[in-house]
Amino acid sequence: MIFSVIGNGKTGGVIQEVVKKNGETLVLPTNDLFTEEPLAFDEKIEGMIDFSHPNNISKILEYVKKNNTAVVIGTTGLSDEHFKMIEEMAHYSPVIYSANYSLGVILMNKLVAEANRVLLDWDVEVIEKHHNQKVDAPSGTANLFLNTILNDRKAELVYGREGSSKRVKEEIGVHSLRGGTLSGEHEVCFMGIDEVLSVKHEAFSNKIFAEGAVHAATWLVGKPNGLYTMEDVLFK
Ligand SMILES: NC(=O)C1=CN([C@@H]2O[C@H](COP(=O)(O)OP(=O)(O)OC[C@H]3O[C@@H](n4cnc5c(N)ncnc54)[C@H](OP(=O)(O)O)[C@@H]3O)[C@@H](O)[C@H]2O)C=CC1
Ligand SMILES: O=C(O)C1=N[C@H](C(=O)O)C[C@H](O)C1
Repeated sequence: MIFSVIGNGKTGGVIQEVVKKNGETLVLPTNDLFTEEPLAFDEKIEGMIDFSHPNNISKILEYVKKNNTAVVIGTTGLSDEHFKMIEEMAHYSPVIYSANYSLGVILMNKLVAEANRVLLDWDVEVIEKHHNQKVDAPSGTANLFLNTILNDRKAELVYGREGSSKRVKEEIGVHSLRGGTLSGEHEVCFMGIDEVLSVKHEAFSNKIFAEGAVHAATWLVGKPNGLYTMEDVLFK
């Protein structure tokens, strides 16, 4: 298969290595991603994998409209407008968006959904920790867990906490720590009377995201147009 990776950073670089290691062809964009120029490739791309910056989503949409390329997107920090663009992309090609491509996190999301349904009376808070180069907070994965929790309970999100008032029942605290080279840690704490249930995932390198994304791209090429999830890739 012929893949292109958008993003040459910490994760994009590892994805490029995994594509090559798997014996697939890797083609990179010929233009500078920072320019307003549309994406350009010398060969027909079958799968595009994006781990870069939200600014590139509109360029990927324009490319997909013309070329119907399968797209795997891992970039986080996206706005509602970006998510609308991703939905539009799915009219032209098969698309996967996931804030996290590790098996452990996708399974954790199912465990969080189940714990939340059973423990609706308990307080819940989310803690995420990442390296000091990360630009978006809270992480995309924290937002994934929050959306899962908010599917079954009504709550206000409180980002960090300070001041002199008690926690109210209908709130979820969200806490983002940044430092060092941490690849990513997520913990969802359900706190009841005299007991706590914590569901936690720790990533020790970016390889897990890279391998998950390349696996997703290989799965996606040839699928009918539409928006897919990592749950579709791993569990269906
Ligand atoms: N879904 C998942 O499983 C995962 C998602 N991510 C997400 O992937 C993204 C990239 O992460 P990571 O590799 O750690 O980040 P890096 O900072 O290492 O790399 C970012 C890449 O995006 C490019 N870039 C930066 N700013 C812009 C801009 N304004 N316009 C266009 N391109 C830009 C950089 O170009 P240059 O090299 O020239 O600076 C670089 O290629 C983040 O959103 C991160 O949260 C990360 C890991 C896992
Ligand atoms: O920027 C990162 O590094 C990561 N970003 C993703 C997120 O925002 O959830 C996934 C992973 O935690 C690493």
